[in-house]
Amino acid sequence: MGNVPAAVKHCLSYEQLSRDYPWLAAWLQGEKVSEAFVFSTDCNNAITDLPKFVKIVEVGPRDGLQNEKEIVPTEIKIQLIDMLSKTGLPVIEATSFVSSKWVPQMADHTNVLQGIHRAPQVKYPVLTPNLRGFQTAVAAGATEVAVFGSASEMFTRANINCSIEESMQRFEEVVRAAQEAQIPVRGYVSCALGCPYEGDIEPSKVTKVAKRLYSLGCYEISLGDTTGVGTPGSMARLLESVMKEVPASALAVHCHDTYGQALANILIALQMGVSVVDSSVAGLGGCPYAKGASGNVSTEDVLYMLHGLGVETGVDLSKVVEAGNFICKVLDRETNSKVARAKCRF
Ligand SMILES: CC(C)(COP(=O)([O-])OP(=O)([O-])OC[C@H]1O[C@@H](n2cnc3c(N)ncnc32)[C@H](O)[C@@H]1OP(=O)([O-])[O-])[C@@H](O)C(=O)NCCC(=O)NCCSC(=O)C[C@@](C)(O)CC(=O)[O-]
Repeated sequence: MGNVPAAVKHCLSYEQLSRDYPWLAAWLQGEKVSEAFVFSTDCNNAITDLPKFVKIVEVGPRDGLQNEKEIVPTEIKIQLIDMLSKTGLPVIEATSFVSSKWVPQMADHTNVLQGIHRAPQVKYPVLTPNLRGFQTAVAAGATEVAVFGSASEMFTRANINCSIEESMQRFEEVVRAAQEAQIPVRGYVSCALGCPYEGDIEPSKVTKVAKRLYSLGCYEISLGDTTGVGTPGSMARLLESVMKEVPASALAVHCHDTYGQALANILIALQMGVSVVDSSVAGLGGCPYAKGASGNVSTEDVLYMLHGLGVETGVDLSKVVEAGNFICKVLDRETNSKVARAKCRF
């Protein structure tokens, strides 16, 4: 990085850069930079301030497939999860116990959960929007569940047919029942960086919902950029706000890649102390109640970036590429993962 200042000054107005990026100005002048936005280097020119290990939560079999118009056969879903179970992934979100009238693709939840070969080191959470979903999930053998709220009133109505307040009452029932059964509950906050109905969402609204879910007893709060509109700037502002109420160690980021910002958003989140990342094999996905939203960031691309940064995940990238190739072949489509595409060519 030694010759960067000269190159930077040569290419762009130094004054402009200093205005836009105060941390860069401070760094160029050798000052101590605010910890939240440090872009520091070690002697190998590697980016530091990153977690040593990142837990990847694979959401492809649920978030990835839920939006597919053609029903994917149950045995294909099972085969996909079984392939993913052999990659080293620690968490695979398997299905959701929602109304089959609302999301027909997930109607086979019980058969999927009972058909997979569970690897002992892998967790298989499922979505449960209410007590009924929770009870059916437990009867089907679920050992971890997730409730999914949103920071947007309109999205909550469109997605789970109730207000934010009503959703919290439902989640409270789920968490209470889960605690009695010693089942861990994860919490999602959708529309954390924007809503398809309400547009921009204030970080304070997201913080309020995240705090509520955390106080209810959710062990981890996943902040969902449902429509993929976020940028590293809005992600940093969001995390700065949420981290005042929920510790970084209990946060995850769940980025859709609609605007191609997902990896950049993840990187800034990692630099701010987040060490759990949701992603979807082959970049499958989209939410049925967020029109235009593209798939999640692909697991392959996240792994490639993390491993390139020297961050451990315990996941075998080539095996995830294989699983992605398998499901893309079944769906008769090209992968959304740039890394998987590159591997095909070279
Ligand atoms: C939440 C409900 C169930 C409320 O649905 P509702 O219609 O408001 O509920 P209801 O209590 O009035 O019940 C209506 C019918 O659903 C049944 N029902 C009631 N509960 C259940 C259940 N658990 N499982 C199965 N059936 C259920 C209930 O028995 C009844 O059946 P009917 O009498 O009409 O035959 C509904 O709105 C629903 O299923 N919504 C689907 C939401 C969904 O799956 N969205 C996609 C996932 S969220 C997401 O993708 C975002 C995320 C997490 O990925 C993060 C991100 O990307 O940002």
